[in-house]
Amino acid sequence: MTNTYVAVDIGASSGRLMLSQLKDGKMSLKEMHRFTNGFSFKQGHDRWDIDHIIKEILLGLEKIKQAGYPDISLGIDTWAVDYVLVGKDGKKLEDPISYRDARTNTAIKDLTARVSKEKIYQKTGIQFLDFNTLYQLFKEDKDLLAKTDKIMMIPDYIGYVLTGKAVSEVTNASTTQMLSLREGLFDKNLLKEVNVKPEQFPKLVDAGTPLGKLDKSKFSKYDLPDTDLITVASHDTASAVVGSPGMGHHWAYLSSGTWSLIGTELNVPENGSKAFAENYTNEWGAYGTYRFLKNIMGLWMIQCVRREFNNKYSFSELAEKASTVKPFQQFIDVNDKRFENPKSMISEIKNYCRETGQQIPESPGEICMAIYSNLALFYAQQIQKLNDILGYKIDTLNIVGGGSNVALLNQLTATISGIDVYAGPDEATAIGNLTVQMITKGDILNVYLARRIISDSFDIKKYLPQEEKYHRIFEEYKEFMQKIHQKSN
Ligand SMILES: Nc1ncnc2c1ncn2[C@@H]1O[C@H](COP(=O)(O)OP(=O)(O)O)[C@@H](O)[C@H]1O
Ligand SMILES: C[C@H](O)[C@H](O)[C@@H](O)C(=O)COP(=O)(O)O
Ligand SMILES: [Mg+2]
Repeated sequence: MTNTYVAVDIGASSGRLMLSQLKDGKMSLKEMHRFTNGFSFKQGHDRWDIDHIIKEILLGLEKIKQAGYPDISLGIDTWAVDYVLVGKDGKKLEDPISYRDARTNTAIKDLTARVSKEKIYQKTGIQFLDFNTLYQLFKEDKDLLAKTDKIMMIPDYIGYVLTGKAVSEVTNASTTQMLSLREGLFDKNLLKEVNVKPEQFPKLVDAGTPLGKLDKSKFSKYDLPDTDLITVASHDTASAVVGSPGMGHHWAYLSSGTWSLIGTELNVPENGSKAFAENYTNEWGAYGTYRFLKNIMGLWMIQCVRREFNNKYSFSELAEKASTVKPFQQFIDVNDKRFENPKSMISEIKNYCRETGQQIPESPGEICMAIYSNLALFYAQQIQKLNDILGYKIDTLNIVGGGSNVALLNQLTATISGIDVYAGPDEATAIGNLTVQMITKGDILNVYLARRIISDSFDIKKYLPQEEKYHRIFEEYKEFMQKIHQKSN
């Protein structure tokens, strides 16, 4: 009997349940349910509606049962760093706060006044993002923390609600910036800095660990399949990396969704001085690997612009409009903090161009081309930084996630970076989630064979570098950014 696998992949903008079966060396993929995700301002903070997310998952599972799949394997992956505080009665104390909430705006400065950045990076190898769990807990309500029995990362919490079993899966636990590279445990001194006791985190488990059965008696109003949960690479980006086809010799990935995560897969962490200076991270990957990567603002910027046009245009219409505009008309540091959660992304982009004496984009096409152009420039610069830090040349970039659907961005990236770009699968995160389940159940031997199956099973397009003339523009961009950063330091 063919095993049926379901991935629950919840990104910052959307959640989806994807069903797969393995037949004749090919992975099928069927979207069974999709829902929008997002945060809203409640009780003084930007918060996720975790009960809505769980309800949508149950609705999706009911659709799967009614579609004739009575018995499935299930894995859950979501965005990183955020957590749910669970009380002694086993129930959440409040809705989880989003990483884009303002509470951590000064947290790195405040905490690193007590523990140096160098020490934290030497211990953890994790990039400094002000919303890492370490800083969220540092700013957490002390009374709430005192009432907390367990601190569960988002996917672990969802698995706990469905099965009653609580774990801390390591790929997502590493994004807390509290896991020590040496011992592979939550670092006691960093926990102390944020008033957390070691036992407040559930036990650490590797990706691929069976979790338990969905307790259907808790959800009797739903007609659910018999469901065996497996703890997959529960940080969605870790699943995206597993689901990357890995085209090329020294290949890099770009998980392109709400965020763009660019990097490569290492077997040993790289937390030396160059990596520290460039704020690269060593998030843990599946199967003992490390995700040596950097967070880039990503298509969040496009999502904000689309919302500000009252969702009048689809994402593909916005990309279409952008393609009618000349590229590289402005140089914008897409990773400037001002773009992290602005009231108006369009105003912030225009103000940036005004303040730096550049042509101001006006139309939807001009604004989106300014974003796409500068994402491509930022990606290309990061490829060069990866080459410098790692000491070898990245020869291929695998773009996966929703952003791999943007042919314009794929081509701009290939042209500016000067390396081959393979684009797809767009649902690599779900595919990586499914892959870990299939390896755990013995349907696939290992991730290397899985990547061969993935490249055989899904549409992957190739983009070649073109138009040498843009190389001068890339040099001008790097000079421009150097001047801007010198001015701000
Ligand atoms: N057909 C398309 N044309 C243009 N952009 C697209 C298309 N499909 C997806 N995208 C882009 O991909 C993004 C969503 O990527 P996805 O990986 O689903 O995000 P997440 O997992 O963060 O929710 C959208 O915000 C949009 O910018
Ligand atoms: C805050 C984290 O860096 C963020 O969650 C990122 O790692 C991530 O998970 C991106 O996933 P999306 O699918 O939301 O882009
Ligand atoms: Mg995603």
